[in-house]
Parts: sequence; structure tokens; C-alpha cells
Amino acid sequence: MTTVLRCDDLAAGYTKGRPCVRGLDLELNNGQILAMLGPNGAGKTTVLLTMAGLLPSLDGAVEVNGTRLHPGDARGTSRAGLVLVPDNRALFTTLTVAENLRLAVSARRTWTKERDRILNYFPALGDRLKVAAGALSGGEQQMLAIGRALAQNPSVLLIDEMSMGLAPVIVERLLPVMRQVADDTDTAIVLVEQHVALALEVADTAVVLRHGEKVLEGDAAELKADPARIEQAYLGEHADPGGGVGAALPADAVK
Ligand SMILES: Nc1ncnc2c1ncn2[C@@H]1O[C@H](COP(=O)(O)OP(=O)(O)OP(=O)(O)O)[C@@H](O)[C@H]1O
Repeated sequence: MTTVLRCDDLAAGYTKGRPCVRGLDLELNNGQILAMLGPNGAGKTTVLLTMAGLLPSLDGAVEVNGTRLHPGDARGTSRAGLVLVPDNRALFTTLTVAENLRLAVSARRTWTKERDRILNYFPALGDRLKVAAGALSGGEQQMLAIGRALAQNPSVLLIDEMSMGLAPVIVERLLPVMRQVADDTDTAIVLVEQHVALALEVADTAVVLRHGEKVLEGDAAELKADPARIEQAYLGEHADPGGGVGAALPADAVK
């Protein structure tokens, strides 16, 4: 396995001199899934936006396939093979499903092959190709957003809150597809996810961020088997796990 994504001492945020994420080191191999967890406001989205070049880093470095990315260079970042699925999905809502996918396929002659490859992961989109993206259900929109990212054949795929606004049953169906994608294509995937237990089910490794710092890192299966460690990481050292676990964790958290 090769390291495809690396963050070294990354600082990120919105104001110079006031980073809201500090000292972040991450490493991810091809074909691996990293679950990035943490309470609201921990800095997860900020990290993804920074890695994707949509927010200039304040310090440190991000590398994709050994190439150091230029801070804030979204175009160069996507050329290096890193693609972000943002939490708002950013679809062209008045264009059809097929048109949204087609825009992401660079070589026209491979279009039908690429479309079929994506429909293989998301067969539900097959009947919806001529429907406007804005008329799809939330789950279908998420499938399309991920399908569009896959059409770019990324080395690294970042998915921010795939489950936002979706019923848990849909999330339960979508997350294993991401495992399949990682296994089939060797893509490295970073999943920012509030459904902690479901994310740990499909991930290889996990990190928990709190107040902009990595407070826990480990093997996903080991962390899933030890929910108290995750709860403690969400709550912090001085919290009383007996009293307030539910407060910091999302509803379905670690069961
Ligand atoms: N556009 C912005 N300008 C200034 N500060 C921001 C902006 N967006 C987020 N922040 C701040 O950055 C910090 C990290 O927020 P971020 O959205 O990255 O956290 P998160 O872990 O993704 O949270 P959530 O799970 O709620 O999405 C928070 O303190 C937040 O208030």
C-alpha cells in the first residue's frame, strides 16, 4: 500500500493568526477509508475545505501522491487527484442526472462506460437519468454527488457529512457502497460522518477532532469495540462520562 494523502502539522481556519484547526497530522493509504469524527464545530469541514484547496491553509502541508499542494489552489488540487463532495452536494439542480454526470467525465468517448460504472454503484440513478437533479430525493442527490466525484477517478475522495438530511436507512445503504468503491478502485476516502457506529463499520482508521485538535486516532474496528474511548474523546478529559455522554454525541452515536 502507498500513502496517497498526507497532512503535516496542518493549521486551518478563516483568520490569519487564529487557526481553528492546529497541528493536524494525517496519513491515508490507497484503498483505505478514514472516518473523521468529532462534535459540532470541531473543525472537520474546515479540514476538508483546506485539503481541497477551497480554503488556504494557515500553516503546514498537504500532499497527494507525494505532491505538495499549493495552499488555496483548488484547481491544482483536483488535478492532483483530490476531489471533495461538499455537504451541500453542489449539484447543477436544473440539469438532469445524466448531464451532471457527463460534465464530470473528461473524455467524451468514455462517457457511456463511465456512466455504467457509476450506475453499477448506484443502480437507483439508472431510472432517473433524464430527471433534473433538483427533483431527486435527498438520497438520490447524494448518490449523484458521489457519482459525479467518482467520474473524475479521484485518488482521494473527501465526503463531508454524506448523511446530512438523510434517513439512517439510506445512510446504512450508502456507506457500504463507499467501502466497495475503495476496495474496487483503490481510492482513499475520508468520511466526515455523524453516524459514528456506521462510519466505523466501513472505515479502516478513524480520528476524532475536538476544538480543532486530534484527540484520538486508531484502528476503526478497535475503536468501534471500545465506544467509551470515543465518548471520552468527544467529551474531553474533564467531562463526566457517566453524566453527560448523550450531550456531545449525535443521536445514533456509538452503539
Ligand atoms: N466561514 C466561516 N468563517 C469563520 N469561522 C467559521 C466559518 N465556518 C466555520 N467557522 C468556525 O470554524 C470552527 C470549525 O467549524 P467546522 O464547520 O469546520 O466544524 P465541523 O467539525 O465541521 O462542525 P459540524 O459538525 O457542525 O459541521 C467553528 O468554530 C466554526 O464556528
